[in-house]
Amino acid sequence: MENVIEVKNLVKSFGNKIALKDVSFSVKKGETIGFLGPSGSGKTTTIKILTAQLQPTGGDVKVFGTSLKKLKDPQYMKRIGVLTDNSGLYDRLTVYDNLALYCDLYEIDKRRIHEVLVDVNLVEEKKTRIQKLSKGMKQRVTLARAILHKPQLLFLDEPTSALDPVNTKHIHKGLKRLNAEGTTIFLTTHDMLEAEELCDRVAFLHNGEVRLFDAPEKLRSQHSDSTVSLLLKGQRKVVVETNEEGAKEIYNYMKQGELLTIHSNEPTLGDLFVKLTGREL
Ligand SMILES: Nc1ncnc2c1ncn2[C@@H]1O[C@H](COP(=O)(O)OP(=O)(O)OP(=O)(O)O)[C@@H](O)[C@H]1O
Repeated sequence: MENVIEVKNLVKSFGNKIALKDVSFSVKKGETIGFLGPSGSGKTTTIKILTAQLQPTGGDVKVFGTSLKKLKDPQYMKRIGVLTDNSGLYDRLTVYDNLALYCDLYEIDKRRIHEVLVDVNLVEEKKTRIQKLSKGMKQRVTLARAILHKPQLLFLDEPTSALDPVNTKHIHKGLKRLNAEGTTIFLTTHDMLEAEELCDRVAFLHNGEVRLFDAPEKLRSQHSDSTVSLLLKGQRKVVVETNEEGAKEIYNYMKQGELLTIHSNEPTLGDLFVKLTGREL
């Protein structure tokens, strides 16, 4: 499958500060990739480099098979959507007028505005000025703008950080639909559940390097310990090994009618991150 993003030995320093030490990874067309890491680990810096807003200090970066210099060309930029926290919305204009400006810029039919407002759950705020919106609503307008031109590649820097659970769910649904229609998505998040829900593969960023990069379920099963937890009658909890002895134990509980549930002891992505780095996300 074609690689949409290829990063080899990427380095980025700001003066003496090394933000990215040695980052290598690739993203295939149609994937949703999650970049996970604690505050200051270099997630935003990576997105800014991949969208040609920042120059790398070293390494080789290709997006759509082209170098970052050429990526600034409008023919490539039109294929990319970006959501970062610097929203760049016009405060005094309405939601609709902000999006209409983008339609003019990208030569998009204005009927598309209604579609994206449905996607981000903001149809009723269409005529409201940006300055009157909450932080979460502004974040949703910025997202609407990022997907207005149906980009082939979408970068999202913490897309749901200001949203309540209902809107988060709504946005997740919209992103899944966009991905099913062919958009490759690269997102950063602190939210492990979001990563599990949306991402085909996740990368853990730690000390300026990518430490693990794989499907969430694969990472969890690779790092699970060899035990399962049993819930027995009377709410008794027992942990048994997944070996012959454990199997006998489980069999006995079943025979005696004691066993209520069995759960595998796979770690969550958050547990894995702590195990790997000694740091909470
Ligand atoms: N323009 C800049 N000048 C100097 N240092 C910077 C600059 N931008 C980022 N950094 C530093 O680079 C490191 C990585 O920052 P970055 O914003 O990429 O982290 P992040 O993982 O996105 O964090 P957060 O989750 O808080 O958004 C941090 O130590 C930050 O202080």
